[in-house]
Amino acid sequence: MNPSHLKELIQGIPKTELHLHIEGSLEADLMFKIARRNNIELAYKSVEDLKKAYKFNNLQEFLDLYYLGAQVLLHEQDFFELTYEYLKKVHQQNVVHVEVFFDPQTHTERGVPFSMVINGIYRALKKGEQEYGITFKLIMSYLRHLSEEAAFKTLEESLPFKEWIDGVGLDSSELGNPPSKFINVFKASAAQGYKLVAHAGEEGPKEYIYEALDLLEVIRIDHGNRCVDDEILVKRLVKEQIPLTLCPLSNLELKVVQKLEDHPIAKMLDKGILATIHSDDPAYFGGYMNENYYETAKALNLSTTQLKQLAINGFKASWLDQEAKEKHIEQVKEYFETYSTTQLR
Ligand code: HPA
Ligand SMILES: [Zn+2]
Repeated sequence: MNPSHLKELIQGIPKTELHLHIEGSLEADLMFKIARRNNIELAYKSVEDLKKAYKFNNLQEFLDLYYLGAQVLLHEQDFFELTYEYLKKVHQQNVVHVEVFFDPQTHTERGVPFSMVINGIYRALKKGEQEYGITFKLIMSYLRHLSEEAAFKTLEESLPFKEWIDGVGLDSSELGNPPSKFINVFKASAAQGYKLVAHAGEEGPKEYIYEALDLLEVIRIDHGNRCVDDEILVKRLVKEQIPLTLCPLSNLELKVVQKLEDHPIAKMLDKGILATIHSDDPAYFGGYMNENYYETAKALNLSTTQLKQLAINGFKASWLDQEAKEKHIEQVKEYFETYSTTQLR
């Protein structure tokens, strides 16, 4: 398929984003705008200067810049704008449902109250739902480079906002911070009714995926690339239909894969894994949902059947209720049917 046809096809697919760190959607120009408003001096002179630093050899190099960027966020309005700008963008890409991560500790550690962070994010999500019809879930992520005790404190702080939070996740520096470090706080989070997910097998080994499943009892794995090292694990993921939320451009930028042609997602689909495509930190990795679909489709020469499967998997893997899932999946199928008949004309 030629590039403009492929782009048009991808644009029209109703999509869901399940792996998105809201702090990672902070575009450089918005970072500068908020920094100016908050009288914060950035270490970079201009947007261009900052963007030149967006070259990473690994996860940690990215995280250092990501945490630095997040320091401009001080007020409810900042979190509102960050989230609303993201929704505006993905609405243009025909994303109809989002499940958004936020990292409370990135802000509470700097003295920004939990309430301020979540009020801004939630208000924007509600506005996006009203204006664009984008439905949403909110996932609070614990920072794994910090202690389990610190995660417990965050869990406590979240409780007044329990109604707004659908799940908890685990992100930040993976190597040396295995899921086993957070067994107790994940148990306590589940007891509060939160759904559980964790980043595992991005840079860390396949053993971290086992730990996330067996010790934390997560229902979805974020990334999970390393499962391909273990046939038994692959079989289990297929049998239990545990979703993997993959982020190809993130993997490329953080050198999890050396080139997109090496990305395992096509093989995962072949094996029957419930693999999905997302953007992770789009402001830093050079692409939102459409760009992730497009670059992956191009590099791996994905068929329309595979693209359809990826879009369906996104809704299957989501936390929408059964009726909403079925409605969206039906729309994906109809879209591809219409597309193939127009192609035949
Ligand atoms: O890709 C990621 N991996 C781990 N932690 C993160 N926090 C934001 N993005 C990421
Ligand atoms: Zn992530």
